Amino acid sequence: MVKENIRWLYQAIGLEKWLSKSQTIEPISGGMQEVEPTDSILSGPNTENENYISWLDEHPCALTSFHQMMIPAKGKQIVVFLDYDGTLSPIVNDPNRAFMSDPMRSAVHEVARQFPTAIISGRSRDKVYEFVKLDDVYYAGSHGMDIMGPPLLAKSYHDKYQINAQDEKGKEFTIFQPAQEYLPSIGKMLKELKTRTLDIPGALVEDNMFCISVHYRHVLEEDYEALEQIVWSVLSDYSCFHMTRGKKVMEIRPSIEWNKGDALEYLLDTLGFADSSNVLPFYLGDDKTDEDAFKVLKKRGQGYPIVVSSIPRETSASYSLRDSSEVLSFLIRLARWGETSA
Ligand SMILES: O=P(O)(O)OC[C@H]1O[C@H](O[C@H]2O[C@H](CO)[C@@H](O)[C@H](O)[C@H]2O)[C@H](O)[C@@H](O)[C@@H]1O
Repeated sequence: MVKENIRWLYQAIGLEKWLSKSQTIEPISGGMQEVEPTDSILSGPNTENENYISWLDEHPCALTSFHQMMIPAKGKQIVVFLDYDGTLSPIVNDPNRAFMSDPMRSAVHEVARQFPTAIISGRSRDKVYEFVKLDDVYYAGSHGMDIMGPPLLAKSYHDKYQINAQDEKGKEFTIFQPAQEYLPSIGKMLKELKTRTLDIPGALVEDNMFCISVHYRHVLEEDYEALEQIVWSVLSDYSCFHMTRGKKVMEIRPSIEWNKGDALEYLLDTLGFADSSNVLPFYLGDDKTDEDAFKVLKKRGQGYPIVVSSIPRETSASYSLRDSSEVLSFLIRLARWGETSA
């Protein structure tokens, strides 16, 4: 069955594409959007390719390096962490239509059959689940501030923010929400932002439960400043919040010391790998907020931080993949490795 699924996936993407340089899944809403770098761009337009190739020396392609990467994996417990937007789905015009392709869903499912797998996203946890629709992965929404993780044997981790729950099928899990007390303020900010941005054509305010995204992908350049002023003005009434930036988006977040890196640690701990030297975590992500998770892996001296980027950029990741199409190829390989090496 697994082999059949994997064969189907191979056919779906075409095995020969694995090593090709530029692969894209056509987004639902039209042509592939230009991906805005969230860190410094290291290249000028004429030297783009050359710079990308030399950047690859520092951040080798995880597909071409796959065999080498898997040598230390023998006998270790692999745990897979995945970002959603820009990683499992390509960046598209409309945030509500950032759908995951069926081959990607199957690949994530196959990976999750082999290894504990979690998706850590800036979206609300419910929204990510709506896109992914897989029950065998853990979900962390709101940049890690809303985690649905494994059931805990002992109530140990920040007790106050944690509850044990069951889904309709009786499956047990734990919900961890370290920013609970910020919810009333987030509700008010959301209303204010929605009302005050009504006059800015193209502005979109997205409710991500513990965070708010203010999108400007469709806002005229001449309105950028006005939109940003509104965000700063709303923020000025809420001292416990701050703004970070992503791809054509301003994100408002509670100022607590908790990010995607902490969510990764939380999930490793609750999966039973707190101090384990026997675990090999993979983290795949494309955005600035994923850097927090890359840094955690670097600090632990464990596993593989893999940045998804088609341009050279500053990153703490050790390996790279160009786009979500290469992510798909990588996940297929990883699942196959898990199946044959277990
Ligand atoms: O942590 P992630 O899963 O990567 O989520 C980060 C943000 O992703 C979404 O916005 C981005 O993707 C959209 C769809 O491709 C695109 O239209 C937008 O310009 C990007 O910024 C999501 O809508 C945000 O809420 C997430 O915080």
